[in-house]
Formats: sequence, C-alpha cells, structure tokens
Amino acid sequence: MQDLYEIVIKGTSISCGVDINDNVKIKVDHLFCISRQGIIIDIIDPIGVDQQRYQEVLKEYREKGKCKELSGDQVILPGFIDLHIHAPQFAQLGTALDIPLYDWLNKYTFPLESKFSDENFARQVYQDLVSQLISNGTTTALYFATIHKSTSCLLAEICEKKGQRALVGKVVMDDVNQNPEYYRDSSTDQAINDTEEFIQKLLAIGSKSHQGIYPVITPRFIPSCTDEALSRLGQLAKKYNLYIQSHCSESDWEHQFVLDRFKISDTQALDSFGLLSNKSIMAHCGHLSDGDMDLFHKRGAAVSHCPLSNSFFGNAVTPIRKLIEKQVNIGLGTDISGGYSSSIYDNIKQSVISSRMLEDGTNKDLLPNVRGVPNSRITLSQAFYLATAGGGESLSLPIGRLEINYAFDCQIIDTTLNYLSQSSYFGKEESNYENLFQRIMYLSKPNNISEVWIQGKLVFNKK
Ligand SMILES: Nc1nc2[nH]cnc2c(=O)[nH]1
Repeated sequence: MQDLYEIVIKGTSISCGVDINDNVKIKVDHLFCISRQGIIIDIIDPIGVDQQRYQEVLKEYREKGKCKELSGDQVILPGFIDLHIHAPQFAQLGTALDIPLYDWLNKYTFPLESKFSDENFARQVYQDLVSQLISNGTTTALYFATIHKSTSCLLAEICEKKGQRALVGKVVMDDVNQNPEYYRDSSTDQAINDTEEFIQKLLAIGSKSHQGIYPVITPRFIPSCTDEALSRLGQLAKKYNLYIQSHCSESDWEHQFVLDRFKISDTQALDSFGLLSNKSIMAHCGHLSDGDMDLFHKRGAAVSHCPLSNSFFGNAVTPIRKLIEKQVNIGLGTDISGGYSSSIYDNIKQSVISSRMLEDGTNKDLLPNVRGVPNSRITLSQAFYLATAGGGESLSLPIGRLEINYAFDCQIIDTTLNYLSQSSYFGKEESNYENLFQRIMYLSKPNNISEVWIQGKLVFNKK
C-alpha cells in the first residue's frame, strides 16, 4: 500500500498570519506532512491533542527513512514569490541605473533584449538567472521574457527543468512610432499570432510540469503597444482565461504619456482593453489615484510592488499602506534589472524603508507636519506577508503559506551563519523567534539559505 505521505519534515517554521496585519506565526518542531503531489496535507503539533499521533507518525516515517529532521539551528520559511522580473535584464543587473526610465530603456535595455533572438545567449543567461533566483529562495517567479517567441519558450522550459514555478510572458511591442526598428514585433498580426502560439506551447509545457508553468499575456506597457494590439491581447486573455502582466503608472513620464494619449489614467486605459482582471498583475503603480486603486480592488487585479526599482525610476514612493487599506492584492517584485538585486529579501527591507521615508518625508526644509504622508509606514511582517501570502493571493494560487492545502514551497534557513541566532546570548526560549524573524529578514545573506523546496521537491541544496 502507498504511504499516506511522501515525506515528513520535522522542524520549526515562521510563516505569516491569516491577515496582513497579524504578527508572524511560529510553529515549533511541528511535523509537515507532504503528499506525492507536493501539497502540505497535515501539520502535526508536538503538544496538545496531537501529541500521540505526533509520536506515531514520527516513528513510522523515521523507520521508512522518509522523515527529514531539521536541527534546532534551522528554520523553515515559505518560499518567496517574485511578481516582477525581466528575465533578459539579468545580464545587466547592477549596472546602468544612471538615467531616467525612458532613456534607460532606449540606451541600455532594448539593445540588450534584442540579443535574445540568439538561443545560445538566451540559454546561458536564463539558466544562470533561474538558478540564482531559486538559491535566493524565490520559488515562484512571474517573468517578462522578450519579443522572441522561441527563447521565451526556452525560459519556460528551463524553469520547468529546474523545478521553479513560473509564469512567463512573450513581450508585445508593436508600435512602430514608439519602439526601435531593431527591437519590435514586425507587425501587430505577427505579435498576436506569436503570442497565441506561445500560449499553446506553454499550456503544453505546463500540463506536464509538476510545479506549474503558466503563459502570461504581456503587453510591455501601453506606450509600446498599438490600440489594436492591446485590444486583441485583452481578447486572447479572455479566450484562454490567462494571467496578464504589464507596467502601470510607473513614473511621471509613463503616467503622463497614457493620460495624453487616452485622456484617462493608465489603470482605466488597461481596463478599457480588457487587461485589468482578477488575473492581472501590474508592476509599480506608484502614481495611481484613489479612483484607480478602487478600480484595482473592484477588478481583483494585483499590484507588484518593486520598491528598489521605484527608488530609481518611480519618481515617487508607492503608497503601499493605502493600497493595503483599500484591500488591493499586492505582492513584491525585484524588477530585475530596474532593481539592482535579484533577492526578495532586499525588496522586503526596501519596502519598509521606502514606506518610512514616505511617512516622514525627505525635505528637511519643510516643517515635520507637512514633510511626509501620515500613516504610510508598513511593518516588517506586513512586508513579509507581501513577499509570501500576498504574492499567492495575487496569483490566486495555493502558495506562500506553510498551511494545510498549500504547496510545500519553502526555504530552509541556517541561523548559525552571519550571527542570525541570538540564542547563545539570550537562551532558546520561544519568545526569541519574533526577534529571529526580524534578524532573518534584515541580516541574512544568500548563504543562510541551505535548501529550497518547490512543490514538495528539493530543488536547491547548498551542500
Ligand atoms: N522598470 C521597467 N519599466 C519598464 N517599462 C517598460 N519597460 C520596462 C522595463 O523593462 N523596466
């Protein structure tokens, strides 16, 4: 007879609470029981009513050699969900952040992305990127590829092989007046036909994958697309019930461009083309009006908050606390390479810092009472929520929480490196886990991540 569980993991987890305003939830030395499909189907507490079952399951799975027991110096965190990555831009990560968005796109980014017609080049960059993201604890990734159909499929295949859950879009840029000749779809028809072929290929890859691979409708942003492409992409999204991603009100320039072209906001324009749905994830959104936020909420659309990138290109701090209060779905994104880091940890930190600067204001020459925007700060556990459960809710997938019926996507943190643990100073009482959580968020380095699991499979092992 088949075992009930494929594997049992014994260890201590830190995961977010039910609500974004709750503190993190700590489960000390629990048994996480994982099905063959990679789903957490049972979590057993060593104390209380489950005590006897705990001992029985522990004994049984130890004997079967199917129990993995973490040490007291290891902690399980949910894997991170990165809701905004430009995969080709990994090749220029950490460079070229010296000029505004429009110039950056034309001077550095479009020339780089145009090279992804070359399959060998694309393979090298995409393999390095996916490996690095996984080792950074990113278990689900929402990617923009490039305009090239075949290497966009290649990115999905690489994710599938490496075991990362991925949502991938072939980028559409068809407006001859807005995109350089060397890097644009050759016509609107071709952009749409390539997108439809790409969707079918990804649906086929996804149907065979263990962890999930999904196609995404990807108009780069309104400035790069014709009205016809935008409306046909909206129709394709509806026909196949697909995810949609784009940029929305990212900078003064982009926000104003759409206002000038349509006399309505970016949010309203995306909506008018059928591109704002409960499967839409829009990057940045730093310049949304209150009405735009209400429309996001009404449609169930999500914001991918990219605080590092926004510090360079956003011209403003995205008011995340206000979006939370308006019950808009929000997750975090690295925005490689508008953000210089491929780590969601760095974006958790920056989201807290940016929100504090928004609240306090930045110009010392103004009086404190007019310097900032009151009630704008978010807490560290709210930022962690965005990186985990918030990402899962944005994608409507059962990911981002270490709870029953969620995928077992996790990162195992070694707290002995980089002085994360304070137990040698203060003892090992449970009350220190809240501090440990904060130190993991603020102080950990990539080498603190010793293992990464996606959909119940070990996909990264530092050893
Ligand atoms: N940050 C960012 N914004 C964009 N807007 C359109 N394209 C891009 C891009 O590649 N990065």
